[in-house]
Amino acid sequence: MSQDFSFFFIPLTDHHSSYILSFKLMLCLVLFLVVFSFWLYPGGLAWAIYKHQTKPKSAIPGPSGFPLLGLFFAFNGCLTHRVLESLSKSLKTSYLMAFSVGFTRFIIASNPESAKEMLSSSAFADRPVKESAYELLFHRAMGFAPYGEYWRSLRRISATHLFSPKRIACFGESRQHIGTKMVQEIVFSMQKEGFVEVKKILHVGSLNNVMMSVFGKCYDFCNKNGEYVEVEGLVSEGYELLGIFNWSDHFPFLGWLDLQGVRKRCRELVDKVNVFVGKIIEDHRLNRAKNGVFSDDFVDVLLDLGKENRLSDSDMIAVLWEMIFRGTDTVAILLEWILARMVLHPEIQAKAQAEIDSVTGINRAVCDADLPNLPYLLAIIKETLRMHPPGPLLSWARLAIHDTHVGPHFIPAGTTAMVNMWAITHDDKIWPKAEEFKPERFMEEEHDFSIMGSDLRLAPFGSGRRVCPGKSLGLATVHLWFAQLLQKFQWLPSDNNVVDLSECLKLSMEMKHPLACKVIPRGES
Ligand code: HEM
Repeated sequence: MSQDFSFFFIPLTDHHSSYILSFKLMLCLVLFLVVFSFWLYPGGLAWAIYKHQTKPKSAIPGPSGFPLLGLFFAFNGCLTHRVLESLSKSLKTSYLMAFSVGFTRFIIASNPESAKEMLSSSAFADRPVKESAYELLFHRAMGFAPYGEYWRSLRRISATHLFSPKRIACFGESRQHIGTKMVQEIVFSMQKEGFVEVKKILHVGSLNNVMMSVFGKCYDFCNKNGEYVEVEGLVSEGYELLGIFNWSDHFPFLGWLDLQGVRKRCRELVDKVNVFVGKIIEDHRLNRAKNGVFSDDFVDVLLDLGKENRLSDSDMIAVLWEMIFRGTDTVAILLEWILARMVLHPEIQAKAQAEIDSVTGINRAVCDADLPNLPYLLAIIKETLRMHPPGPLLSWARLAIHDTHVGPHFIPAGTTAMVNMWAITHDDKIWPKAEEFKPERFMEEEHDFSIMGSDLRLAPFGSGRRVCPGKSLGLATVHLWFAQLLQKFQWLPSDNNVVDLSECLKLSMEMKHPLACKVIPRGES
């Protein structure tokens, strides 16, 4: 039996259809105005959503960026620090600038005062955990662990057993040995290629150095296969994954799609890291059970922890893995920048070599004990950290744990806070002739200050509660290897490659075009 539904349909007259059309137009206009007003709010969309908490009068100034995306594209390129610096300069917001990336609220300080206030405040002692960091289990390691008892105990343990002056001194000989191996590798490379690409050599040296103090392991420079290739592959993959700007960190509704395949790759990597590091822990256990022989690397330290601090195996893997990961690239990247500067500034190089010679004489190899007598070399390192900080945005951002203020500005809990250290160290008002490479400035009283985090004019290791715990170890390593490489060689441009100082910000700020140069053993020129 058929039913008659015709009474449901009202025939559309011309009058009705024009009514519907104007209704649709009105709806579009309202939607457009809502999006537009949100978008135009200082700092963009993510800040507009919170505008009920930030009275427009005290709203933090900042660019709107693209509708919905905000400053997404600034983070997709490799010069984010420069883009953010020129924005805050042009908007006169160096004290504090707000911006959005998707639904994430950001603030950035490009000024020592606001940077200090932010980094030293306990309100910013947490880190935003990116999906990749979480998937790689780094929330159980020091760098991303939430601010609290677990994080504090990891800092305590590593401060005592890995980063204390005594421990750093203890590994001095091994550092020197690795430096000598690097010298040999450079000679081989010159003989074979006629030039040297230092990046690879510095990377092997740096990885070996961390592997030695953390796992008690050292790999042969020449025999680059087997386990070394494996660990190198794991570190590189982790570096790439953490450096990727992941859409789903800022557009949570895209999370399940895993558009960039980050989650999948992280899970594959974690499986491999678990096997690799798990085996090293097991080998240590077996060795201790069999021989009762305890080496004094960091694995043994963690295995020896008392009941109250004992870590589960998976936490131990996360902690050990992070150390390898954090300690390798920063040191190698900084040294590559330093050597590039030496090639570009032969007069500075000669002055540094004269300083080394005056301390060691002609024949004695430079060692850890000489470092306090090499202040000009340290000044070169500081000037390189100023001009090419490995973490121009201090690597990993901070997160506001609760509502707080920076100066007069209200900052809601959950805001991601960054410091543009690169902008501060390139500010002519703070650093006269900031674009000039002038290590001498650090020999003058005005700039003779600690770079370990107390003075935000130059704080390449961060500052406050989450300041880099490896800063003294990193600096001692760079100082010694730099002295060894300068003592042995004169550094020159290679015939076919100019030194190109273009930057590329991944997880750290690397040379976009790796340094390829020539060396001549000193005394032979
Ligand atoms: C030239 C060498 C290095 C530089 C420039 C550097 C830079 C940094 C920076 C900027 C931070 C963030 C600090 C902050 O948020 O205030 C950091 C954190 C960290 N660094 Fe380094 N670092 C270096 C070497 C090392 C080494 C050798 C290790 C370990 C072997 C290490 C381990 C860590 C860890 C674990 C954190 C996280 C600390 C936390 O969140 O509590 N770093 N580093």
